[in-house]
Amino acid sequence: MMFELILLAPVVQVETLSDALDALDALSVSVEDADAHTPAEQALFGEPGMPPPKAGWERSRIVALFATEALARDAATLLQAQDFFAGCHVVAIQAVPEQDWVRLTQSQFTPVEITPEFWIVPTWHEPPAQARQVIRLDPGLAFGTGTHPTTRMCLRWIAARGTSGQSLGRVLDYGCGSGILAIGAAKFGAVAIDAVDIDEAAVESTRANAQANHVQLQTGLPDKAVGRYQTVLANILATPLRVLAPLLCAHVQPGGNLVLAGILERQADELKAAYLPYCQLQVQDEQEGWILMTAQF
Ligand SMILES: C[S@@+](CC[C@H](N)C(=O)[O-])C[C@H]1O[C@@H](n2cnc3c(N)ncnc32)[C@H](O)[C@@H]1O
Repeated sequence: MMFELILLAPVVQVETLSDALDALDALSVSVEDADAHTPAEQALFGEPGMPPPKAGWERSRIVALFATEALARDAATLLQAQDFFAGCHVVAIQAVPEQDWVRLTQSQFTPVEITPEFWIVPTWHEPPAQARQVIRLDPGLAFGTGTHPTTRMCLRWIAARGTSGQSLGRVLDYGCGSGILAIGAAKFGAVAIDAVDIDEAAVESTRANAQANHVQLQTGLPDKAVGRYQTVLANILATPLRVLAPLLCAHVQPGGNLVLAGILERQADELKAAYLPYCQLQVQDEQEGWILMTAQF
């Protein structure tokens, strides 16, 4: 049985308290917004390229995990005697029931249905009986486990194209993350696939996932994208997609398709306008407030 010490602290004290808890043998320290799920909740992240709305929460809840109750109590007593603890409070010291953490984490990632025949399946699960196409993928550092609606819509587009007898041809996956779209394209008959990302970790992850799925991809940084492609897929976000408009459109061959995701419903018009010099984007799909936009060249 482990014990957690729960503290409330103003944002200016969080770093000092976290360092002190580390020094007092806390096994882990996590910090969350004490006002989460209330009207006072604050977002900490902005869109990429935009500054975050705030550097920290007004009131933070700090949870430190200790191996024994005595260690948790000693840490609380020591902290309460420090000057920097002014304005902070000990909320509770409580037992944490034993968990099988690996099993708990794994149970949160179950197979994801893209279509009744096409599934994303973690390696610790058997594929569902009706699955005809399967991507094996475990959660990792790079974005793209199939659980996000933007990824699912792109995969659904790929599957629809692949099963309708229309060739995906040469494919570019721009902003490949885990490589899930590129791997999906390979499963649905794409002939030559380039998967690129500005993040080296994503490139590495794509390489490993392609190997695990026995598919051939060329992967690398964005300068690996060369020439024109029948299919260009980019699931990024509206702001970078606007900036990338000329570059992405220059990679689509005549008669080819551009498929964009990472766009919110209310951003449809600004994306249409940004791409108008090159093509006519249409809303092709919608899931949970996100849209998929496509254009034929
Ligand atoms: C939302 S993830 C999508 C991952 C995957 N393609 C999917 O559909 O799940 C966006 C990826 O785009 C990459 N990215 C962001 N800006 C980029 C840019 N300007 N050029 C290339 N890649 C970019 C990020 O590093 C990230 O891996």
